[in-house]
Amino acid sequence: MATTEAEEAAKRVQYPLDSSSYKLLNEIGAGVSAVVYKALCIPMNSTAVAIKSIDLDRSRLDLDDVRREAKTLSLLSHPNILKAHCSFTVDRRLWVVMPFMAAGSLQSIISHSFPNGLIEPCIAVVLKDSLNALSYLHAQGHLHRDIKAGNILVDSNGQVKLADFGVSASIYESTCSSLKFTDVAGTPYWMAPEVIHSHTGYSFKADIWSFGITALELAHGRPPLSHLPPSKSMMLKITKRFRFSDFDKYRKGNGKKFSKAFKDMVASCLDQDPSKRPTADKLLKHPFFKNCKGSECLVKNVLQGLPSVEKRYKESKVCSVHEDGEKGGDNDGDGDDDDPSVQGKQRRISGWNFNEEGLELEPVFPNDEVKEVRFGGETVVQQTGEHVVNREGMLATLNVLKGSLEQELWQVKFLVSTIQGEETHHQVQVVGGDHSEEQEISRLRAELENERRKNTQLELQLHTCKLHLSSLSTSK
Ligand SMILES: Nc1ncnc2c1ncn2[C@@H]1O[C@H](COP(=O)(O)OP(=O)(O)OP(=O)(O)O)[C@@H](O)[C@H]1O
Repeated sequence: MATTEAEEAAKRVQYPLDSSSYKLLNEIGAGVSAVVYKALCIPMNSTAVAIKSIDLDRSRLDLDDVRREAKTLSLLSHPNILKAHCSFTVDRRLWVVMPFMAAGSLQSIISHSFPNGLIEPCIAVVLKDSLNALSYLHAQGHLHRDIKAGNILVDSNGQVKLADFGVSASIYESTCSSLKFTDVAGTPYWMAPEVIHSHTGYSFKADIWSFGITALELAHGRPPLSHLPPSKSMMLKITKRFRFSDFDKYRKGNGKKFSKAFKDMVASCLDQDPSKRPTADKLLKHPFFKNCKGSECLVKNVLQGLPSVEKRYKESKVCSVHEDGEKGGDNDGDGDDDDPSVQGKQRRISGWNFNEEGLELEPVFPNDEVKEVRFGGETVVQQTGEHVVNREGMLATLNVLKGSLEQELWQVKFLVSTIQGEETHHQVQVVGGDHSEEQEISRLRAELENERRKNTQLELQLHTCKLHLSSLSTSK
């Protein structure tokens, strides 16, 4: 029987809202702008809790949004949704106090003990529980917007809960019309195409795409393209400059076999067209979830013998320190940006197709011809078809270049006229005849000649630049 809001509130125990009531034990995880601790709540019989401490200066979260979201989420209640006990600020940090989920996130489990992914029956348990949470969330008008294994937590008894509503949003509070969002939220590898190209707007189906990517993550041990850095530059790479060599690295896979039902279920989530992706409710009825086992499957095959979340986190930190030491100073993580041997392999990608056979995403390359143009010392990818790559960006760069060339031209002209003026002045003086002055005059003449040559070159460059601009504007 469903409990009423009042009954729920009465059952809820109020956790203390001051940091001194909590004893921090160990770090158990860290995200982009947060650290997660295992802690004890002293006034509550030292109950174990997890505290996510978010650095508000580094986070994209706005405190008012967090408060509003926390209020809305406090009204949600579902066995597969992890609800925070409370949250409060400590200096410039937001502390979110949550139930401690002893096995940590699926991401921390697979990265430590299942680098090639989980077995299919366990994937089904995790996905079905997460889908139950998602279906409830969507029915309440909420988008999660950050579905991934790192946000699916497991308790010691195999209970699965969807967590981290940091970027979640209520469709009813959206200021956008037609129940669509346009802000880019979430984590790049899991983001739906319509979220990346956010001008088209996105809605519930963006969560379904991320759910499909999470299924691949649980199956392969990592999401597609995770060998690329998760930054904006990665977004550029996957949409415009993804390399064949990188794709080949990813294609190798791990030789695991998956059922037809699983591949079909994932394929339906990863349809390029959001309207063709199933709703969470419909997905729950997919044959893949028909004979799904219970949490005991996770206890037996995943949790048994698994080191504690704090131990796993400690080990992962040691490993990453070693790896960083070995890698050296590579800025974006892929290490070969400046390698001329790979520059020729760059090609733009217009979308992604799910390859059911290989259980992976495959890039879709546009048919039209792509040519590389060298301009201002940079290689610009130019396309002859209808989707010209980042035309606005290129026009902006050319305009800046044109501006700076005009300025330089003006400076050279000024210099030339100044020197010409000095030359006349010197000619007047030379009447008296002085050897050192003659030398000075020929030096100035040489300088003047030099500046004239430069001037001609700049005028030529400016002319080329103008031609480029007008050809781009007319083709637009
Ligand atoms: N309530 C919890 N109980 C137990 N472990 C937790 C809990 N919350 C988080 N963790 C652990 O801390 C790790 C980091 O959590 P966090 O939510 O900061 O990471 P993330 O979701 O991977 O990163 P981000 O949200 O910044 O993208 C998780 O992977 C998980 O192992």
